[in-house]
Amino acid sequence: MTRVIPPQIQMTTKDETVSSPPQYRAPAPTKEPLEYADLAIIDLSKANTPEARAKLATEVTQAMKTHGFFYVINHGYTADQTNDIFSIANLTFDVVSQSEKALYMSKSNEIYEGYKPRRTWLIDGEVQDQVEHYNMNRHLYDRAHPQALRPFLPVIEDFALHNHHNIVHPILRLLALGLELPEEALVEKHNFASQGHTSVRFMKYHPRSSEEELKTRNVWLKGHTDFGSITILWSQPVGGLQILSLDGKWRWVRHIDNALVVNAGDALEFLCGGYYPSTRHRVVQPPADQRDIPRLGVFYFVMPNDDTALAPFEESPVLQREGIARLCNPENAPTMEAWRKGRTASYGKVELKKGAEKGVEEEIVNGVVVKHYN
Ligand SMILES: O=C(O)CCC(=O)C(=O)O
Ligand SMILES: [Fe+2]
Repeated sequence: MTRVIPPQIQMTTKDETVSSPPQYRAPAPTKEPLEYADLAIIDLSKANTPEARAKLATEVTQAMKTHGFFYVINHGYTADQTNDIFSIANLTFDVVSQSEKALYMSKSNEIYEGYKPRRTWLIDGEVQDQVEHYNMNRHLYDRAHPQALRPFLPVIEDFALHNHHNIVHPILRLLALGLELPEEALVEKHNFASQGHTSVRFMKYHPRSSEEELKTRNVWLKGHTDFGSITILWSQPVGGLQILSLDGKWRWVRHIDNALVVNAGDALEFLCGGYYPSTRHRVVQPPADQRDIPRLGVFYFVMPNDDTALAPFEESPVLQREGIARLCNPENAPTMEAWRKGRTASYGKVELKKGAEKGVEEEIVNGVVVKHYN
């Protein structure tokens, strides 16, 4: 990988070109027999004619209504490009010193920006998380980044643009078709250039002590829904992600090389009147043969433009036929900005109340009940 450094980051290095990041070697997939969710695989390379998109839209709608999760393959990034991104993600945690990390931590509890150190979320009782993350708004150059990352900002920017235009927009078109809306109905609410917090996030889960495992019953990240519209999870081999199926059982998500795992979040549920429910998932301790390995994740968390009112598309013929599940009165619909700030500020920080359903805890954000699943 040899890239010319654009002018805005030349002050960070004297070199004219950058070399590859230290290569991250992905661990071997688990061999443990696990109960996996049977998720549809959507071939995005087929989405180039109206007929093919209509067919894919049916597949995506079906997947969203059954599991709320699906895989995407042929998304346009080669295995080498994907590995470069994981390599950059890894150096974000392993090469940057603790003191430099402290300089790039979020200054506000309403926003994920920069580093989130370990032990900031309550998992169960007094046990806190062992997850580090580094969140980057897609407008990468609006903020400063640690020295070790700077040579690779052009690669990360290409990654954000690729996710946005070549993966997220095509998926949003299929979701709009599923509601019999104009193809651009959701795309228009997800501009790359607009104000908003669609972000690239790197995450590293560190193995925990047996005492922490015992106290949390192996839960690393409590059952939750994501608060944006969709999440693009770049599949990686260390198991742990589980989804709550319609029959009430948690099932594992299998790794597929260079595939994406896509799920719906709250904002999509709001906009689509419950037709695509935001999906419940969690992270648990990896299977026995992967227990000592840190778990590295790469994500593109997608949210509508900040000024979008999270109210349903009343004009959708599908919603008119099937009915709209409202999370709040249309006149009280939160904007995306209010929703993401409210959810971020309370996540892992407020005391949850016991909910009506078994194993469910609740909190209220912007007048709407948010559920957490154990
Ligand atoms: O690490 C994973 O596989 C999922 C993480 C997740 O659900 C989240 O960060 O919202
Ligand atoms: Fe999530």
